[in-house]
Formats: sequence, structure tokens, C-alpha cells
Amino acid sequence: MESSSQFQAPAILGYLLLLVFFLLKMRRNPPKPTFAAAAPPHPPKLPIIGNLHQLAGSSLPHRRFPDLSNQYGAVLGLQLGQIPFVVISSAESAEQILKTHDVVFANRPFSLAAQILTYDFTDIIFSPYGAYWRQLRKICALELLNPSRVQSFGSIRSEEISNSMGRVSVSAGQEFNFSEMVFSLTAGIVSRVAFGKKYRGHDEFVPVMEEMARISGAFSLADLFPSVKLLQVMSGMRSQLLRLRNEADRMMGGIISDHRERQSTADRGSDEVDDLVDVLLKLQAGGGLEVPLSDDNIKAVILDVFIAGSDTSAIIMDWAMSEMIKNPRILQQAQSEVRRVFKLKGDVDVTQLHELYYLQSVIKETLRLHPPGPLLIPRECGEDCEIDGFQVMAKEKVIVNIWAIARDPKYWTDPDEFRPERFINNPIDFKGSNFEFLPFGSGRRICPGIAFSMANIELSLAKFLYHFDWKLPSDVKIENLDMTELYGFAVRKKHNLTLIPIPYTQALGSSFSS
Ligand code: HEM
Repeated sequence: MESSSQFQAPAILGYLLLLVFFLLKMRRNPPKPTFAAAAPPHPPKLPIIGNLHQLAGSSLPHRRFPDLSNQYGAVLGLQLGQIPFVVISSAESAEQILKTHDVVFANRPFSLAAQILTYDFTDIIFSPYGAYWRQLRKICALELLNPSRVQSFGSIRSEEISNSMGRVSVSAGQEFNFSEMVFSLTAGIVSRVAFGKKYRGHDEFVPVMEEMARISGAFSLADLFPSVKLLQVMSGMRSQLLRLRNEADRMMGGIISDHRERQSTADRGSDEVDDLVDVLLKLQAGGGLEVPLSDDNIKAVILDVFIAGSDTSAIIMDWAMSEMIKNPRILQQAQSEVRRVFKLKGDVDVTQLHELYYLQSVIKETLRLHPPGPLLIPRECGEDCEIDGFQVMAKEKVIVNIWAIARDPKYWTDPDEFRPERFINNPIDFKGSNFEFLPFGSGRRICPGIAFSMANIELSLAKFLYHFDWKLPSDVKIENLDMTELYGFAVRKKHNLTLIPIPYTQALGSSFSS
């Protein structure tokens, strides 16, 4: 509480200062009302209204701001503060950015939060496109995120899911915070594969990571007015970020020295798999890397895996369950499928997960309507480039609005309806080559965690559906179930999902079993 009120006072002062600055600037340079469609290098200023992905949603841009976009409205120029943005909202122009001109747009723009939290852009997400970034992606793919490595974490995944199922069982017949359970489940899995079971400070680490994710996802005025350096200080942003980074640094320093000590004393069980920190420390000590890794680089990678890998999967489980509860027919169909496929085994395991076609479609439909990264992670234009007849200039920030594309009636029938059937016998996938459906991005910077997150989401949801029936508390009506979004580094449900779990006994069947 104390820290948030300390943060608010300078923030309010900062905003007031900014307002005065902005009004003075507007008086001196009133925005030009329009610009010619053929030569739109300097888009006029627009206020920031609400969530950007909804502002620039679907066919909104050209309807609302006809002079600011190209003739299809697929590319929109926006001036937010001092920074020119280009918002892409059609599959065709997304393909040009992420495939045709992939290398031109392979860098991330500057952000103060990223600079401080990632030890000066030495993580994977924000590091500049080049040899260092390639090396990190290779290490993560080989040691953590490729399908066979993901499979090798099977016992960790099962153990963590069993712990969560235990928590559900204890609350059988009572109101249960489903959202909180899935967030702590994915944090548990990610922390075990990243830094192992023995780290004792997990409980203090998670809230710090959560605050980091919240702050780094928020729109920062300091980033929109980079020439007003005072704003970084007045808004309290810099000190807040440094405090968080220092806290995380202390914890990760402890994790690294614990691991070094264990490696040197061989104080570990013979059956223990190397976690990510073990792997990175061994590579560091081996000295054979093209670009040497410092301890700070290792910390930056751990932070990335935690921030990018933990909440995103939980968010998908949370929305998927909310959508199924809102659509009892869909819940029943997914549940009947999983209970039919695993009937003889009496439990869900990985061997037949690939037979759960309907559940996989539920997950895809959730990724379509509720992508945790609705604007991907911004890119920066490396050199002047023409996209769909629109001139994008070097250094402009480019946002691909995959939320709007995935709800555009041009590509999807009844786009706002949750209808998993649209993915049955449909080759459209989320691996980056169908540009109307890009929940993980595409091209060189595509999310490397697809296999990892799918393994966690599929197994967890299948188990929750197999072993329990799920009902809403009696005072909540289906039509009133809150589906509001909360904007942050990843977009999640604003309000937790509370459900009543009812254990399913195969012999007796349940209300849903066929
Ligand atoms: C449902 C789960 C997830 C979703 C929807 C998701 C989505 C995304 C998106 C949209 C991007 C930006 C791609 C772009 O700029 O084109 C991204 C990047 C990234 N994701 Fe994920 N992600 C998920 C899970 C994970 C997991 C489990 C990990 C790791 C354990 C991970 C690690 C990363 C990293 C390191 C990047 C940066 C890649 C780069 O810049 O080269 N993600 N993710």
C-alpha cells in the first residue's frame, strides 16, 4: 500500500506537467486535419482512447478516421505523444510486415521498462536482432522449448497439475477461485523448469514478477514523450522500475549462487534433470559460446521465461473455462470427448491427448478471441518501407493488431461468437503461416514457447474436465458472467473466475457423461 501511494503522488504531478506541456505544444503546432492518402508520412495527433487493440479494432480505423489510413484501413498511422505508430489490422499487411519484410521489422522499439528490467535489452524478447539474440533463441530452443525437451518435463508438469487437482478436490462442492489456481499452476511449472525444485524463495519471487509484468505492459507516458526526461522521474516510473529490478536481482543472484554451489559440491539427486539455470551456468563456464554470457544476461533470460511463459498459458486456461461455462453445450461436448477417450484408463495422460480434437479447437478458439498479446510485442521499422501503399518510415513503431484481424468478418464468419467448430477439419493453425490467426506472432520473432504452453494447457484442461463437473455459484447467472479484459503485458480477465467443482465418478457418471 505504502509503495503504491508513494508512486501515485509524483505520477499525478507528472501527468499535470505533461498536460501543460501538451497544451502548449498544441497551441504552437495545431494538428493538421488531414493528409493526402498518397503521401502520409506524418500522421496527425490523436488522443489515446481506451485499449489500443479495441480502438483500432476490426474495420474501425477507416470508418472512424478515414484520412489517417490507407484506402483499405489496413494500415493506420497514429501519433501517440511524440512517437509515430503504425497500426496494422489486416492479414495481408501483417504478412508483409512479418514475412515479406521480416528482417526490416525484426527489432523492438525502445521502452524504459524494457531497458531497466532486461539489464539493458540483454534478454530474448527485447534484444536487438543479431548474433546475441540468435544465440539465446538457440539455447532456449535446444534446452527448454523444443518438443522433445518439453516432453522430458512431463513428470514436473504432472506433479504440479496433481497438486492443483488436490486443491480443487479439497474445495469440492464449494466456491473455488479457478483463476488463482491456474495462475499458480503455471507459475509452479515454469519456476521448476527454469530454476528447479530446490529454490526456496518461489513465493516471494512470483509477486515481484507479477508487478514487473503489470508495469511493463502499461502505457508509459515517459515512453511516449522521450525528450521530456523529467517525466521519467516525475512519474515515479524510473524509481519504481529500479526498485523492482533490484528486488528481482537480489533473488536471482541467490538462485544463481545456490546453483553454482550445488554444481560444485554435487549436492543433488542423481535423478534430477538440469533446469534452465544449470544449463546456462554450464554454457557460461564452458566458454565455447560465440557471445559470452554474464550473470546479468542469465538473469535477463530467467525473467523473460518467467514473464512471457507463465501468465500467458494461465490466461488461456482462464478464458477457455469462462467461455465453456458461458456455453454449456460446448462444455458438455469437450467433457464428453475427454471422458470417452480416457474412459478405460480412468485418468488423462499424454499418450492420447492428440485424440482430443474438440478440446484442441476450444483452445484455438480461445486464442482467436482472447490472445494474451493482442498487439503482439511491438516492432520497429529498420528502413523506409512501403506496406500496402502506405509509407512506413525508419524508426516508426509498428503494432500488428492481431485481435482485430482475428475478429474481422472478412476472414471469420460470426467473428464475435465463440464457436470451436470453426476449427474442426480446418487446416488453419497458430504456427505463424495463417496471417488471419497469429496469437503467437510470426516470422523470426515468433513466440518460441508454443510447444511448451500447449503441453501445459492441453493436459491441465483435459484433467480438469475429466475429473470434475464445473458449475457457477448459484447467485451468478450465465449471462452475467463477467468477461471484461484487464490490460497489461498480457491481457487477462479483469475478474477472477469463481466456480464450484463437483468430483466426477466414472461408475456413477455425471450430469454431462453420455
Ligand atoms: C499461450 C501462451 C503464449 C502466448 C499466446 C504467447 C505469445 C507471444 C507473442 C504474441 C509474442 C510476440 C511475437 C512477435 O513479436 O511476433 C511472444 C514472444 C515470446 N514468447 Fe511467447 N507466448 C506464450 C507462451 C510462451 C512461453 C511458454 C514462453 C517460454 C517459456 C514464451 C516465451 C516467449 C519469448 C522468449 C518471446 C520473445 C521472442 C523473440 O523476441 O525472439 N512464450 N509470445
